[in-house]
This record gives sequence, structure tokens and C-alpha cells, in this order.
Amino acid sequence: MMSEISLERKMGTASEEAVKQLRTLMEDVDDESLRESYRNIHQGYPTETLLRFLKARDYNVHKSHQMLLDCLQWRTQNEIDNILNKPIVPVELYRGIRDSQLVGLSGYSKEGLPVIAIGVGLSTYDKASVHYYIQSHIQMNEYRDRVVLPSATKKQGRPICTCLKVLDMSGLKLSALSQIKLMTAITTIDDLNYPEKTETYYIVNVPYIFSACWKTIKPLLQERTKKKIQVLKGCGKDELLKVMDYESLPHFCRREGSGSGRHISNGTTDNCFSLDHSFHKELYDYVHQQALVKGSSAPIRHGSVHVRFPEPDTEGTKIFDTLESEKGDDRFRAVHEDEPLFITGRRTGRVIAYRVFSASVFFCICWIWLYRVTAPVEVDENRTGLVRFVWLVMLVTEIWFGLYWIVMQSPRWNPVWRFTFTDRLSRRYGDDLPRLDVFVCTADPVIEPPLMVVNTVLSVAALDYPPEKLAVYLSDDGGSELTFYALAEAAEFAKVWVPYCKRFNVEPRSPAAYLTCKASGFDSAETEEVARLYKEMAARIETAARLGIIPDEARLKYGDGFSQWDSHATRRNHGTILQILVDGRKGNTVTVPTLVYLSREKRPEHHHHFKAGSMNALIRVSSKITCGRIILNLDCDMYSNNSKSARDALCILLDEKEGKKIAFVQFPQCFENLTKNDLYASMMRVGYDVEFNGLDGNGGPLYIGTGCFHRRDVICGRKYGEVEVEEEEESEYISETEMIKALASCTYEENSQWGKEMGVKYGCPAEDVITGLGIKCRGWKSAYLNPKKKAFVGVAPTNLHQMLVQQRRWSEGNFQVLLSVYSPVWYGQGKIGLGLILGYCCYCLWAPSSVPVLIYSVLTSLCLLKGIPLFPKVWSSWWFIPFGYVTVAANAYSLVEFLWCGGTLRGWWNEQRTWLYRRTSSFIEDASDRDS
Ligand SMILES: O=c1ccn([C@@H]2O[C@H](COP(=O)(O)OP(=O)(O)O[C@H]3O[C@H](CO)[C@@H](O)[C@H](O)[C@H]3O)[C@@H](O)[C@H]2O)c(=O)[nH]1
Ligand SMILES: [Mn+2]
Repeated sequence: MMSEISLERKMGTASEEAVKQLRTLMEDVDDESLRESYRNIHQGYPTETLLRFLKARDYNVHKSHQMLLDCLQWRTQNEIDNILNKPIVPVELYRGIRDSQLVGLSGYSKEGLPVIAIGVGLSTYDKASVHYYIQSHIQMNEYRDRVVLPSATKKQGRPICTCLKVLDMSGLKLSALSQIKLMTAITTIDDLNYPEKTETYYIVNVPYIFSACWKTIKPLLQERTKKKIQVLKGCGKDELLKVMDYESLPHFCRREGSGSGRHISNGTTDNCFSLDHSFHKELYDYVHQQALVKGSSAPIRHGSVHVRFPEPDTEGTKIFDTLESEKGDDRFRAVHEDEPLFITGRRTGRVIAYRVFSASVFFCICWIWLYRVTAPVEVDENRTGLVRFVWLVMLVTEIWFGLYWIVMQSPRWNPVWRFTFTDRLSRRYGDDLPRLDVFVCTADPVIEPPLMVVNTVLSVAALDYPPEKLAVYLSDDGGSELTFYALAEAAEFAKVWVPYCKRFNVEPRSPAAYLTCKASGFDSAETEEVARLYKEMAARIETAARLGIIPDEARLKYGDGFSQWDSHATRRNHGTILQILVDGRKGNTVTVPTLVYLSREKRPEHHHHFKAGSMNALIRVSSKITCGRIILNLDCDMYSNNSKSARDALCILLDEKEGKKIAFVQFPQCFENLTKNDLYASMMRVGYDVEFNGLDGNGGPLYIGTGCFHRRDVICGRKYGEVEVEEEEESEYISETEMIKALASCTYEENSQWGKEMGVKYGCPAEDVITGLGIKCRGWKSAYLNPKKKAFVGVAPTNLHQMLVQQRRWSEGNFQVLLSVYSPVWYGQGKIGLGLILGYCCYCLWAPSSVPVLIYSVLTSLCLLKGIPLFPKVWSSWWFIPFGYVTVAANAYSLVEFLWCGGTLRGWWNEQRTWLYRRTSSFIEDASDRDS
């Protein structure tokens, strides 16, 4: 401490001495223009000015002298002293520059220093040439030195020669590196000609990217510079309020809390970057007035002043070069055409460990088989025949379990994980994305309440996707006026909801889900307003549903739609109803995507093929309206929980290399209405966190009917290797409504390939599984995406009965797949790999494996009662080892796997129990009643 003070005192006397020497040197300058320029620099405070130049050259008088002379030379050569008489005209150009080079004076610090705010991250420098930006920058420097600082000096009654700078880093992207030449030029000009003008740099709103750059840059900076930089937390409000009043705080520092909140700027007057801010108004008037007074001889010139700027000094270049080389680092890489939009990861260590474990289990399974075949059976004459028979049955079931276990290894053998780069997608394509059609299917307004359906529709309408490229189709197999009414109401509400979501970056974008998590309190007036509108809409829809009456105003307003229901229409017998509620195809002024209601024709004499039938009708109808190249298919009870999911999927489908082989991108089916321990194991944790990744490694996950992005032409039958048909011309899809309606008629598919080689396949309750398999058999692969933030969230069955019914339909459906013409085993033979065939079998064998499970559990308990020994005695012989090992290892592994996937011990126990219920009950139920 002591030594520091004495050092400073020493420095103090040393600097006084240096100033004296430098002043004498400057008195020798006799070129009048240089002298005048010098006066312009010091504005009556030469000591302070000389000190600045001395500081910049570490008090080396000779070097400082040279620096000051160079500066004066530069000023006279480039007529810097007159630069304030040269306004940038026309005003539109100037406004453009102000909008893209964000600088302003937000006020004064408590000590009276001007506070200069700079929007580093959001400046784009793309509205004019480099020279204009440099000219404007210098003008601002000169105005600060010749007008702002002298008036501050006057006000404070002491010399004010420096200022504070607050740098806003929000929005800083790597693409900013392309501006680095301009920024280096500006910094170099400041370093050489306006040294030591800034007392402190406060850096606020620092995104991750900057912290990365900062680590790189910091060691390169001089100590002197480094000391002046303070990186503040968040928007820096709390720290800055220590040095200035709230009024002087730049607008980007005024956020509440840690900075994640929203701007509360009221209009542009608070925004000191704006040309309408008083500082910029004054500057503008000043320059124009000067032009009149001093530059009156010549008319105001169009075109920028070309200021010569010195080659950046070594420090600047060093930083630039370092950043350039850092670009090799993934975070810094600019977009190159050949850069992948996604990568595929493997966890080699874990996989090898698993394979070793798996081999050991297999060894023990063979050992068990051997035991069954060779172990001596009881010799009691009366029972030997029976016991032999029981052992034979045990052998058969154990062989089955062994084989089933082998099948189950396929989705664990080679798991992969996909990671997408949505930022690269945005940089490469911007808003130039392919059209996306979303199909939402509903079938029954009682089981699937219209309000829920509408929430699903709204959540996808608000996807982070250009609205003119997005369309949402609701297929109503219930043919219900209520659902139509609800959608019409939603179309109105969407006009508020969609812009609101985008403006405030709301998540999730299902209004019901979002407003429930906000229920504790609304953070802004907008939210309150949106919540009110939503509640009103929900009330109208629910009242209509309860009473079964559509309000007359609505009937009047949407007469076009309602008139399509004739008096004798029922849900199983009606014509096609098609209504485009919002038409967002026209240009890019739209804010809400296209919204379409479709209820395909249904007649009792024609089979409607359930969801598959409605999907195919949607594919045809949409092809004449928006014809999106990509199709997203959603069940009406699954809302979009992550507005980026479409972009994630596109990272895969648009990737030029790996993505070319991929036909569809499947997201998992996640549920929100489950408890932590997941009583009925509906979450299928292991399925979605382990097995699907394994399937992906073997050729791709199944298509599970919801949360899946397809390529339109592939689902319509394109084989891998065939050329993709270009998107249809705009004019073609504006067809006659009647013609489009015909595409959804009962008879349209007669004698066609629809339901067979085209669209979703018919004839099986698991239509989605065979459709996906069919696509793979045409040479395609699929990909599985399971981002942390769940893409789609739905409602799972919550009671035992519902669960068993659903389970039975699935196992039955999947078993039918095995026996159908589209069986993975024979249809897939030679078309898809063995790993994938086995992968499909895991699911197809659910139902048949209930037979051995049932037999095994009944038989072992009976034998226990009858005293028939089935297993070797514990610790009695070597034979015990395989039984013990397989039982312990298999259960321990399944528990570990379950915990890995984020489950709980209880949850695992519930799953084991449910599994037994399913296996033992579905077989019996299946045989006893077949009503649906
Ligand atoms: O004639 C029909 C019957 C059903 N659906 C719709 O199909 C979806 C799925 O039906 P649901 O009864 O909810 O079946 P889940 O068991 O929940 O569905 C799972 O299993 C089905 C069969 O494998 C898949 O089609 C689904 O996508 C998948 O979520 C729902 O949106 C229904 O509205 C129709 O559009 N038309
Ligand atoms: Mn469902």
C-alpha cells in the first residue's frame, strides 16, 4: 500500500516534468494549420490533452510528441477540423446509418462525465459504405470534444475531458466478426487520435459468445486498457447506479432483475441510439447549422468524406488474427456450405461395456438351456411322466425367453444420439424455409374436448416458423360443428396469440399450458390482456360444448362453414366439409399461418380406415392448398411444447449430406399428466430414452403416428434414389374448393394405390408402424430426436382400464404387423438390416410373449405347491450360478437403465408390475372380448 502511494507520487512529479517537456516541444510547431488543429483538440485545456498523449505512450516524451504530431498531420490532411460542417445527406441515408451504428449519449455520471452508450451486438453496419460509418464516428468524436465536453466543463466548473462508455453486447453473434475490419479501423482511429478519452468501459448484457471471445482477447490487451474494462453482470443496472442516476442509465441497462426480463422502454425517446433522441437531434442540427455557416461557399456534397485511416497497429491485428484462428473452434465457425446441420454421436465406452455384459448374460442363458436338457429328473415312478412334461414346457418357455432376450439386444447394441445446429440452419436459410403443413387429427368432441384440440392447434400455429410458410390442418373425424366452432374461435384468437408468443418468446405455446404456469401472476399488461382473451374464448367454447348449442353470432359470422352441414348430417354419414379459416399464403405480410378445417366425407357403406384414412385425405387436400414439402403429424392431445422443434427437424431433413437419406424425423411421445413414479408405466422411459436411440443406430426409429416430420413425397411413395419433384407453382394450388373437396370423398381412393403404396397404409391398428416400415423398405432411413426440452407433450391414460385397453390395441396391432404382408420379417427381408428387423420384433412380440409369461408364472407357482423341483437348489451345485446370475443381472441392469433415464426406484417397481399385468392380462382379454 505504502509503496503504491509513493509510486503514484513519484509518477505524479514525473508526469508533471513530462508535460512540461512536451509543452515546450509543442511550442516549436509553427505551421498555422497544425496549431489551429491543436487548439481544436485541447479546447483551452492543453495540460489535460498533453497528459492523455503521454499516458498513451507510457510517459515517453519523445514518442508522445511523435504521436501528437502524427495526429495533427492526420487531422489537417483529412480536414477533420471541418468534418462537423459536412452533414451526411440525404436524411434517409443518415437515418439508416444511425439505425445500424448504435451510439448515443444517454446522460452524465454523478461526476459529470458524459455517458456514451454503444450497441455493439445489435449494430449491423450494413446500410452504407465503411466510409460513411467512419465519417459519422469521427463527427461524433469531434462533437463530443468540441461541444459536449466543453459544456460539461462549464457546468462542473472544472475540466471534464473524458467520458464513460457502456457497451451493450446483447445480440452479439459470430457473424459480427465480419464487421471486425470496420471496427478495427474505428478503434485504431480512436487509439491514435483520441487517446485516453474514455475513463471506463462498462460491458453489459454479455452473451456466452462474448465470454468466449473475452478469454481470448484479454491476454492480448495492454494492462492499461485491461484496467479500464469492467464486465458487469446482466444488464449492469445495480453497478451502474453507483456511478450515475437512473435517468442517465442507457435504455438497455434498465431491465429489472438479472436481465432476462423485458425492455420497459416507453417509445424511442428513451432510446439514445434513436435519431429522435435529444442528443442526436442536437448533433444533427449542429452539423447542419455549421454547414450553413462555414461551408456556405459550396453546396452540401453528396457522398462520404474519405478519411484515411492508418493500418491497424499491431495490437489490433493481433486480436483480429487470434479471432480469425479461433474460427476453427466450432463456436466461431462461419457458415460454410459443407457444414453439417446435425451430427450423430455415439458413446463407445458405454456400448463396449454393455456388449461385454450382454455376452455374459447370453453365456448364462445357454447354461440354463443346457441344465434343462441334461439335468436328471426325479425318479419317482408315478410322477416321472408328469415331471418330464413340465420340464419340457419349462425348456420351451426358457428357450422363448432366451430368444426374446436376444431380440431385445438389438436396440441396445448400437445406440446413437443426434444433435442439431439450429443456428446454422438460420444462418444458411434465414426465413427461406420449405413450407410446413401440420396435420392435427381429432375424432370425437366428447373424448377429445374441442378446447384441448384448439390448444394443440394454437401451439403449432405459434411455432417458430415464418407464418407464410406454415399451415395447420385440423381433420375432424367426428364431423362436429362444435369442433368447427372452436377452431373458428381459435382462428380469431390466433391473431393475438401468435404475435404475442413471438414478441415475448413465450414457451410453451399452448395457451392453456402457458397460462397455467403463469397463473401465479402476470408479468405484463400484455400477458394480462392475452389471458383475459383466452379465458373468454375458453368460456365460449366450453359453454357451447356443454349446452351443445353454437351461438347465433358465430353461425352468422362463419355461415360459409356452417352451411356445409346439412340437416341430416351425422358423424358417420356426411359430405366433405372444408373451410379455410385463415389464408396465410399471400405474401409475407401475414402474421398468422393458414388454418384449415377438414371433415372428410363419411358414408356407412364405405370403410373410413380410422386415422390412416383421415391422414390420407389430409395429404391430398393440403396438396391443393399449401402443399408443404414437410408434413408434421400430431394427435389432437399432443401440443407443441418447444417452438424450435420444426427447426430441429429441418436440421436433419435439409442437411445436404447425411440428411438426404432420412425420410422422417420422429420425436418421442411425452406426457405431462404423469406422477413422478408413473403408476402405469405410461411414460415408456426406457423405450424413448434407450431403445429408440438404439433403433436409430440400426436404421431408424418406428413411425409412431404422432410427433413426426415427414417428407411429403416420400410418404406418398417416392423411393430412395428417385429425384424429388419440385414444389408446385403458386398458381396451381389455388384450385376450386369443390374440386379440392372431391379429394376427400369416400370413393376417391377406389382402385388407387392410396392406403397401399401411397400415403398411410390401411388394414392394421398400428397403421403408423407399417407405414414407417414401408418407407424404410423403399430404401430410406429415419432419425430420432429427443431434445431435453420435450418437443410435444400429450395426455396419457390415467386409469388401469384405459391403460390396458390402449396397451392391448398396441400389442395386438404390433402383433398383426408381424403376421401381415408387411411383416418386418418377410417383407423387410433383404430390404432392411437384421438389426432393424429385430428392433421391430421387440414391439411385435409383445402380445405373443404374454403366453410364455403366463405359462411360466402359473407353472412355477403350481410346481411350488406340488413340490415338483424345477430349479437347482440354492448353493447346491454349479447349476445355480446361471439362474442366479441371469435373475440378478437382468433385474439390476433394468433398474440401472431405468434410473439412467431419469426414473425413480418406485417407478421402476411400478413398471415391472405393470409389465406383468400387461403380459398376463392382454392375452386373456384379447381372446375373451373383441368389441372395438
Ligand atoms: O377414426 C379415427 C380414430 C382416431 N383418430 C385420431 O387418431 C389419434 C390417435 O388416436 P387415439 O385413440 O388417441 O390413440 P392412442 O392410443 O392415443 O394413439 C397412439 O397409437 C395410435 C395407433 O398406433 C397412433 O395412431 C397414435 O398416433 C398414437 O398416439 C387421435 O388424435 C384421434 O383423434 C382419427 O382421426 N380418426
Ligand atoms: Mn391418444
